[in-house]
Amino acid sequence: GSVLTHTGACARVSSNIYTKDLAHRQACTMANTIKYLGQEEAQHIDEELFNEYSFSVDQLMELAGLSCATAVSKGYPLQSLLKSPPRVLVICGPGNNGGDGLVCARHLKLFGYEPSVLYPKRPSKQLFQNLTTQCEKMDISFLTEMPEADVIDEAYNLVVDAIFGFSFKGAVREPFGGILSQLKKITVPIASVDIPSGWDVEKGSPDGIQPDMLISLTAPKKAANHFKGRYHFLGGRFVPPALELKYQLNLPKYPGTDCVYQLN
Ligand SMILES: NC(=O)C1=CN([C@@H]2O[C@H](COP(=O)(O)OP(=O)(O)OC[C@H]3O[C@@H](n4cnc5c(N)ncnc54)[C@H](OP(=O)(O)O)[C@@H]3O)[C@@H](O)[C@H]2O)[C@@H](O)CC1
Ligand SMILES: [K+]
Repeated sequence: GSVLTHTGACARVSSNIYTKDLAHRQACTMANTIKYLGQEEAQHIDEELFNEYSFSVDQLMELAGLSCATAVSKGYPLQSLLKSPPRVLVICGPGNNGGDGLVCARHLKLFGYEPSVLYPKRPSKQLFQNLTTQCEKMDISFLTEMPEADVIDEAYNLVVDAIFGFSFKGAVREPFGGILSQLKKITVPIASVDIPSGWDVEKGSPDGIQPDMLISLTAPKKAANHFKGRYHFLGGRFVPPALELKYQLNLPKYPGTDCVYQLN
């Protein structure tokens, strides 16, 4: 699929099993274009969800991580994987994007995948300790170091990139520089949570990793305009209508009870 640009950014709401051309044309009228968020706007919405709408981080992270695991299972169904056992490498960063990754790993395990987690920089907050314990108690293994690219290609079916989200800024600091350079060399697909890690949140990064799947949470960030992979999903079906209206997010209607929406 592709991303069309009208006066503003517009995700092509088509090539989805639920929509046809007519729906696409309707969705691409200005009234229905999904907003692509700048970095500050994404952070404002995040703060508002917690401070004004009284959600806890745990709640939204659970729904975000579940969305990611669901999108992975739609793009890379168990029966389609070339390597058995169905191993998936989940790489988690030091912020909430990494927390989404831990939740995603737990749900992937429940869905029948065999996730392993690399979590090199662990914050001391109770939330992240709890998410780590939950994974350990579900027999999800934690790697002690980043495997080389050829080892990843040999052992894993795909990599979930939960390293950095919308708060990423500046030059990448270690150990993540080394991790991202291995990810640039792998041939198995990368599924990026919210933003392809290392990309400028608004401008993207032509020399960065090139994920095959992007799961945009709440609403896509401007960097998603530069996404060239096969699958773009929207997840995080937790936005109250009043908040959606205030920020004019123009989110598509999620099908039925699904927690993800395929944008292209
Ligand atoms: N409301 C929502 O939409 C929801 C959002 N959610 C999720 O939260 C994500 C945003 O999380 P976030 O704000 O915690 O920050 P995130 O992007 O994970 O990374 C920050 C960390 O990275 C680090 N770091 C930064 N720059 C760096 C660099 N150059 N090089 C190296 N390190 C660098 C920085 O570390 P430090 O500055 O401490 O060294 C900090 O610890 C969002 O994308 C979505 O996935 C959901 O969970 C729930 C609902
Ligand atoms: K990411």
